[in-house]
Amino acid sequence: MIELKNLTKRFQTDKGVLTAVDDVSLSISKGEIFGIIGYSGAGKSTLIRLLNGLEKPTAGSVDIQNRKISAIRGVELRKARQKVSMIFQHFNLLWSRTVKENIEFPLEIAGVSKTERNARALELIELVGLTGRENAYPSQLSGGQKQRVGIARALANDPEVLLCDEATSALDPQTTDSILDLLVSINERLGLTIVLITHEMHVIRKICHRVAVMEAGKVVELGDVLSIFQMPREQITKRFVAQVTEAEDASETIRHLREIYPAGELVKLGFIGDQTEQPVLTELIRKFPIEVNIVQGNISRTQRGAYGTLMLQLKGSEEEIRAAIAFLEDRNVRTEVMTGV
Ligand SMILES: Nc1ncnc2c1ncn2[C@@H]1O[C@H](COP(=O)(O)OP(=O)(O)OP(=O)(O)O)[C@@H](O)[C@H]1O
Repeated sequence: MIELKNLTKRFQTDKGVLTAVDDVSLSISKGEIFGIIGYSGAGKSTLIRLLNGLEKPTAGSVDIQNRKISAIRGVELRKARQKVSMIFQHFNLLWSRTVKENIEFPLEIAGVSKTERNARALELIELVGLTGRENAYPSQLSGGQKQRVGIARALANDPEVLLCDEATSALDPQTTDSILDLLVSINERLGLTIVLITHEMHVIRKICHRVAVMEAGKVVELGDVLSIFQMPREQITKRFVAQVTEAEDASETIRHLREIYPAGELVKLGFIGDQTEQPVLTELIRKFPIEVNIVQGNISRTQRGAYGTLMLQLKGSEEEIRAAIAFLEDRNVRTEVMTGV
């Protein structure tokens, strides 16, 4: 659906040539929620501007539904851009227009009749949960409500792709959650492809199917959200994952746990996807004459299933403990004996 090939964007600056996007190739499937994460300056905004044709690449190409966004201009580009809409961190609403008028605005530009505009706007207002607020002005709305208007406006022309530029960064955590839930429900109900850029890993964890990590203009890691969270490869990805993971692996924490649970072994189990629902622990306890204590654990949900860790204290003979660990590994549960050194 979206195909980026060797996409590169360079800017001429006072300090010389700056490569904001550096040879990025990736494809995004229809109906996917694809996240792009990176720190400030990584090139995310430039990439998203290349996606909607606001910037032309220095090299490489952007294809959306077989239309070469990177090559078309004028009327053709304007038409294509109606199918690629966007929501913004600061909402970009028209302050002198009501909720309904804001949502009608792109329809006006597209030359839709007044009766049709009215019907479409009311339908969208209901979809984003703003019924009753049709005639309010943006200044009378909360941040979350403003973003709902932004979403409704973005959906007005039935886009194929919704680009989200740090769409929840200005919102509190609870409002962020409700906006992300709305995006997931729109993705599921309308089959809309969503590409979002963010610097917050919890946004990726909550709604994305796949994620690309950007650093200095390059995509340095790309994968399914579950596997990226379970097994990040690159240092920068590990740092992002650590944003949303308890500091349970810190050697201090382990040493502290060792003091509380001095006997036997402390073993960390890593679960992923369906495994979180399997009765592995029941089997473990039934099969081996060892004592199993739950020390700590957490399970996180993603759009691709759950993942999590569980720290156990296993007490018994060395041999039985070793056999128990082998059994877990045999069931594809990742295990790690925590030594804390
Ligand atoms: N029009 C431009 N002219 C010159 N340099 C630019 C231009 N646009 C972006 N840059 C530079 O390109 C690099 C990438 O910027 P970009 O805004 O894409 O990063 P980002 O990951 O979106 O960061 P942020 O979240 O801070 O916007 C930065 O070094 C930025 O200064």
